[in-house]
Amino acid sequence: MTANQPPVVPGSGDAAVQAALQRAERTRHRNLPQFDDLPIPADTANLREGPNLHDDLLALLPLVGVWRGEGEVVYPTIDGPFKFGQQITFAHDGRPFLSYESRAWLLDDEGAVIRPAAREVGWWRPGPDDTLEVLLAHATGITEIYYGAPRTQTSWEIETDIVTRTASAKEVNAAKRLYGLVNGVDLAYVEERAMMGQEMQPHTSAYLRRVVG
Ligand code: HEM
Repeated sequence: MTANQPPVVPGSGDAAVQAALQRAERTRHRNLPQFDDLPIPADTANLREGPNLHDDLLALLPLVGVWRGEGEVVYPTIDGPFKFGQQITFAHDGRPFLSYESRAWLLDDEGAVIRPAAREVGWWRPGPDDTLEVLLAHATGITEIYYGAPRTQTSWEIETDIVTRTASAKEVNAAKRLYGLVNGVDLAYVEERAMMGQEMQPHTSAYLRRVVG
């Protein structure tokens, strides 16, 4: 710490912000793996590199990056709660949408990896009047179209309009997600789902820290 930084009180919001600033020193030069021979702009998850962020994405700007952390999964039809690890990537190629990818893995009580879990990919598309369109495709045979909006400058809420599923997929009917920055720097979300004949209720939540950007 340099002389002109304020003292950090352990366990306080200040401490969290200071810790995040120190992490930022490690993440600010990192980006997604890049091909050096792609004839079009590559995806960047680091706002300091690659094409400029499209003006239409300003409301989503804080999300751009790669985030990694831990969460908890629950549902009345399954055992648990279980802990999981997760990495989420929000990237852009200069056009007015974000590419999105999430990978998750189940963890035991000691934090050791049990096995890979949910994967989803998609697109976050800002619409007119602060609306948000989100398309997700899940490896389990489910696709979803969400609509939503920013709730504040650092939180975003989306809810499914349509869920479709392949013949072999489990019954999933609807979902809602709330993403938000915590202490202005970390990314947390909660997700509720209506599936397997159940009412809308929590399935996953996680707290993620920036690892790129
Ligand atoms: C971080 C993301 C997620 C994690 C870690 C996760 C984890 C789990 C776990 C551990 C189970 C119990 C069965 C098993 O061991 O596989 C489960 C069940 C299930 N999850 Fe998730 N899940 C995630 C996201 C999702 C999403 C995005 C959907 C829907 C698109 C979904 C739909 C389901 C369904 C339908 C079941 C089956 C429930 C049942 O058989 O009664 N999950 N999930």
